[in-house]
Amino acid sequence: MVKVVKFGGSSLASAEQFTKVGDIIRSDESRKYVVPSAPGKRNSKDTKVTDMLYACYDLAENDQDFKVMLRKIKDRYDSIINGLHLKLALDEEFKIIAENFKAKAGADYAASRGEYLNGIIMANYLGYEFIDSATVIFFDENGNFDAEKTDKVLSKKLEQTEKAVIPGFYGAGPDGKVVTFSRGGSDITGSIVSKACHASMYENWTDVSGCLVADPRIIDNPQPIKVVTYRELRELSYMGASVLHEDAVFPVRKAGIPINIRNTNDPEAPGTLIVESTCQKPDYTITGIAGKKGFVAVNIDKDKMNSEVGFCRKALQAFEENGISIEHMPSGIDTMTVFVHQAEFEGKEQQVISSIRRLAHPDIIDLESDLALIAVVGRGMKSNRGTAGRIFSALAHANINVRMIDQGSSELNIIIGVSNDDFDKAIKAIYDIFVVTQL
Ligand SMILES: Nc1ncnc2c1ncn2[C@@H]1O[C@H](COP(=O)(O)OP(=O)(O)O)[C@@H](O)[C@H]1O
Ligand SMILES: N[C@@H](CC(=O)OP(=O)(O)O)C(=O)O
Repeated sequence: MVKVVKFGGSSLASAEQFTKVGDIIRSDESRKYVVPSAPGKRNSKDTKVTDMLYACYDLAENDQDFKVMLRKIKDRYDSIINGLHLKLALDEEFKIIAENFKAKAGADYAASRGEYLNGIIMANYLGYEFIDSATVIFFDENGNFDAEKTDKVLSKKLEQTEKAVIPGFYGAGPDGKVVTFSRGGSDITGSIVSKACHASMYENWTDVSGCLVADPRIIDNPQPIKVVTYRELRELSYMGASVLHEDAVFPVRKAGIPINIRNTNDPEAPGTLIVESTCQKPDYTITGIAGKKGFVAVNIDKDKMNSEVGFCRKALQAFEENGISIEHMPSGIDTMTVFVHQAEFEGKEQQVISSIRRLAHPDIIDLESDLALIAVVGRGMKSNRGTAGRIFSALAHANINVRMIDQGSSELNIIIGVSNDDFDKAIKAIYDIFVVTQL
């Protein structure tokens, strides 16, 4: 049996945290492949090493002195090495990094050094082999992850390596240059490694006891979700439950490998198990709540819209032509609404409106900004009558004006639009009714 264990930045922020991680790995022989992130925050005011590296490289790129900043980064690693009493020096590595910064090796290269160096420390601490991810994880010429090539090379390498540390977050392009995933991407590396070695489990260790019913920054001490399906989690992580990168599900899902989210600071807690399907009923009618702020609703009205063949296509073409991605699209009889990201839309709103007018000839176009979308997700919702009713009465009691409702045809989720200002209050009201009072 082989388990892949990924540890997030908060689990590796200091020597003390490394010690907890070492204990976890050594307590189970099957934890053979370890994917570390870069050191994260030691406290709420601290800075992640990845952010320090981006800032440091920014100085280098603008021909400013970056040595002081790089020294600070080295200090963070040295304090881990010294705290663990390792016989390891990173002076040579930092010399190479400084030279590459001077040669403007790129922001991806710079950011990747966070996990690269942490991987070297971790391998030394555990006595595992170190595998540089640039030699086993590949991106194509467009910067997209190359699953086929990676799986071939990585599987072969892991077959020959009994125990290894493979740093998260990066790989290499066809020219050998380092490429990173998007932020939080070490979760993806863990998933890729799990697939390549046919792991029996992908353990993702973080600083919370699993995927929680709601964001702990909004709800005090939310309940952990015991079992969640890949589909439910995909909805939750897409809508902002940031415990797992939204792209981390695909590689393991294809291979049928379950994910277990665990807490490094509470290793006995079972955490959350993420599976393809389960007959286990969720503890509550809903599995989870997640949401994001910053949307604009573009309301498009036209009399007899429904009988005009091709109207929606023409209206949507206006967004496509302007490179705007669409988030949701609830519709009525003579009206359709398109939800888009405010930050993406703001600079282009007048172009989009004139494109809609030119292509679809609507009667009225009207914009509503500063909206938030909240997803209430749960496989148990379709077998429970009155779920939507309970959500809306909870929101009405909390004096929240619901601006949009969109229930997916799978009945796996209900999306609700509220104003940005009501976002936290709405999540609290929904959490209360389903989890706290269970009315
Ligand atoms: N529904 C949720 N369940 C658990 N954590 C969540 C949820 N929504 C947001 N989070 C946040 O995700 C954080 C864990 O993700 P992340 O910071 O990427 O961890 P790591 O550094 O371990 O990869 C938690 O500390 C928590 O603040
Ligand atoms: N260190 C990278 C990648 C990552 O996955 O980190 P974490 O596991 O701490 O979210 C980042 O900060 O984006």
